[in-house]
Amino acid sequence: MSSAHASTNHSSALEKVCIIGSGNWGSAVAKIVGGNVTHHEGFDQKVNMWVFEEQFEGQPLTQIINARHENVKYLPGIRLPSNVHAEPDLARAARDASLLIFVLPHQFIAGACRTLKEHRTIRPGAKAISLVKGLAADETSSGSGPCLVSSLITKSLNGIDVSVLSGANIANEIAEEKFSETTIGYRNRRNGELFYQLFNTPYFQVNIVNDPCGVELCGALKNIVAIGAGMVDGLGLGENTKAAIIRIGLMEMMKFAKQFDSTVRDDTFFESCGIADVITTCAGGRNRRVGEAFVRTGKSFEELEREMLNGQKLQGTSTCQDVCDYLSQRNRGPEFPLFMTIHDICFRGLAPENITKFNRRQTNSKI
Ligand SMILES: NC(=O)C1=CN([C@@H]2O[C@H](COP(=O)(O)OP(=O)(O)OC[C@H]3O[C@@H](n4cnc5c(N)ncnc54)[C@H](O)[C@@H]3O)[C@@H](O)[C@H]2O)C=CC1
Ligand SMILES: O=C(CO)COP(=O)(O)O
Repeated sequence: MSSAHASTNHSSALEKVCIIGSGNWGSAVAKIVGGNVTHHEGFDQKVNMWVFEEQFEGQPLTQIINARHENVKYLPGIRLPSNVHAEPDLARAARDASLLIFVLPHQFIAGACRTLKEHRTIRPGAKAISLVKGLAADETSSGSGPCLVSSLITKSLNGIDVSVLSGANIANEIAEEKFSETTIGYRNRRNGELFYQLFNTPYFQVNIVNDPCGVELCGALKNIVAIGAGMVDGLGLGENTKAAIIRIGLMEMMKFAKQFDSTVRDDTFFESCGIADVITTCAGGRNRRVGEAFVRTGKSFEELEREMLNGQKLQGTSTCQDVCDYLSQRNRGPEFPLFMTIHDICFRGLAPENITKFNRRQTNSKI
């Protein structure tokens, strides 16, 4: 038995779900998953949700969630199913879990994996799915640079199989049961189908594809494009310019993804995780909003995140930094002029007006 998966008591044949994260998306997902475990056979009906504990109006957030069945800080106004239990101790939340849903800002994944590994409470043969849109730092290999969050989870938890879920999924809209689609990328088809059962609803339609790296990279990279779209809005350049940024951004996403992992497939970019997510995030996401405010106010991203997001986290700036460092180290920056321009506006003091002043032809090369 792998040490990471040693367990105290795992006699039940029922799949037991643990949601690792409870932010805006984590809470919306808790509503879906909490409902689906009661509609399908084979699942333990209690769903634990790990909450990074904090005080809200003088009370621990977990106590409020468990008493009111609402995440008053990160998803106010939405009732969570009463079978979702908020738990501040990660090792306890994951005790005997066979299905782990990772839905944390990417910077907190490594820490969560360390705790899970150290406490060894998950069930042998457990499976995971990552809903994280970002890249991780590759701490476990000899090389440096970004790696897929799913790879980090697999390496940290002794080879656990990790599927990914990503799509045009603004959390608040899904929590209000407005129709949307999403994409699950699987390595093991049976696991992909199991997660389909856990997530699919009439208002949240899942498509499963055998391109986990493509699905995951789409989710991470579109946040860079969304910051660029926000800059366009901040400059008041209009919809044609924004469409151009979306198109060029999608091309650079595709080129980067295929260079990063040669298994990535073109058709994945036509799934919800691809073009649809770029459109939705460039219209209504947090990265777009903060990108716009960056141009309008001249404040730093850290300041704007604190002022505008009430504890929610921006994923696009650090992903942009990681991706552009990776490209620069390999002398490939010139092939990605939009990504590099967004990077230089964010981190090098380049004037935002430069968002349209780059050599577009370079984007088209070597796709
Ligand atoms: N919000 C959305 O509409 C969507 C978000 N996503 C992705 O889902 C992932 C999670 O995002 P959200 O649920 O929106 O989170 P969020 O940005 O709303 O909230 C931040 C979360 O981080 C937690 N946190 C703060 N410090 C922490 C620490 N030191 N360790 C662990 N946790 C800590 C907070 O308690 C909070 O739950 C991200 O990768 C995001 O890109 C994906 C689809 C939609
Ligand atoms: O991923 C999202 C929608 O699919 C949300 O994007 P933001 O993190 O920019 O809000």
